[in-house]
Amino acid sequence: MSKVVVLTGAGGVLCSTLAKALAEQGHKIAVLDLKLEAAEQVAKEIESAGGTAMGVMANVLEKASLEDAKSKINAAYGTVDILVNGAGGNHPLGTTSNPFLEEEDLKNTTEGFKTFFDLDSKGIEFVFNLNFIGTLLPTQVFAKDMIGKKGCSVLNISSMNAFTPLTKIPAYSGAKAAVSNFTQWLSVHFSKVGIRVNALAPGFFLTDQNRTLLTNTDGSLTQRGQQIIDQTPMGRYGVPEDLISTTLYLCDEASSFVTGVVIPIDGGFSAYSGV
Ligand SMILES: NC(=O)c1ccc[n+]([C@@H]2O[C@H](COP(=O)([O-])OP(=O)(O)OC[C@H]3O[C@@H](n4cnc5c(N)ncnc54)[C@H](O)[C@@H]3O)[C@@H](O)[C@H]2O)c1
Ligand SMILES: O=C(O)[C@@H](O)[C@@H](O)[C@H](O)[C@H](O)CO
Repeated sequence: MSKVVVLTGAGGVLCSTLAKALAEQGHKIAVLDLKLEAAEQVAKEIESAGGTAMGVMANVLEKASLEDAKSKINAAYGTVDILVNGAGGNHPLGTTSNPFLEEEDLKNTTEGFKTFFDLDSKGIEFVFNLNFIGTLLPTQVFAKDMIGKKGCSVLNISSMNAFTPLTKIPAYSGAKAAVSNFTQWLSVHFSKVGIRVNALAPGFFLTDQNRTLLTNTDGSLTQRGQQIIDQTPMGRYGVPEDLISTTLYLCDEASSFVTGVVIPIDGGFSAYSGV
């Protein structure tokens, strides 16, 4: 059955792939992004492939902007059935320079060098808000449409760092832990109104939000990038297509008794102790 699917951050690498895969199922797709041009481009590609899609500008941190997007979607396609909360990511402002604090770090005067003590609360706030509030607000706006309908669900995007924090990125780790926790909380809260709530926990996929952590300017892997490959039993980064089948499953009636789960898609990263 054709559904109305809203994906936030769908101008980006991972969720544009998910938007296209959901379009291939015959669903009507609302491609939301802060960058209108990116959203419109993805919608155009879906339409050229024979699907139905509209690109809409929406800031996941502003309720008014989301309400405005919702009016456009409702007018074009009717009420929403599925929400994929894809907008999110890390930011250098919530990142320490080194994985471990050493005493001499406190004397390091190199421009831009940041220890835990230098982290700016504004940077931490930005990352927390983008990932957590940016999941909560769109759910408040779009899940209202789902009440009283059958086959509706919300899919959040968590991360590896929600299970065990990754070095250097306390804000992003904490924010994604909050997303996983919220997924469980909301699945219980919505259980009586028939809205399922689940999450993907992707492993490591090379995209814009982590490019500077994983690759040097010449495209070679950073030490951290190599360490990730070494800690991934399957020995590679994920490609966006790795996320498709789990997304289709969680957004489909095939998973009608599945709610509150966070599924790792990580080549074994979260199962591996490194020994
Ligand atoms: N790439 C990975 O390895 C990885 C791993 C685990 C989880 N994730 C998560 O997957 C999701 C998709 O990220 P991606 O890797 O495709 O990154 P991406 O940077 O390619 O895409 C993110 C998109 O979100 C949009 N966006 C940013 N702020 C926004 C806002 N305020 N309102 C609306 N849209 C906004 C950006 O414009 C961008 O198009 C994110 O939640 C990210 O945290 C990524
Ligand atoms: O090295 C890192 O911290 C990054 O690559 C992460 O942002 C990563 O992409 C994921 O979020 C982990 O699941």
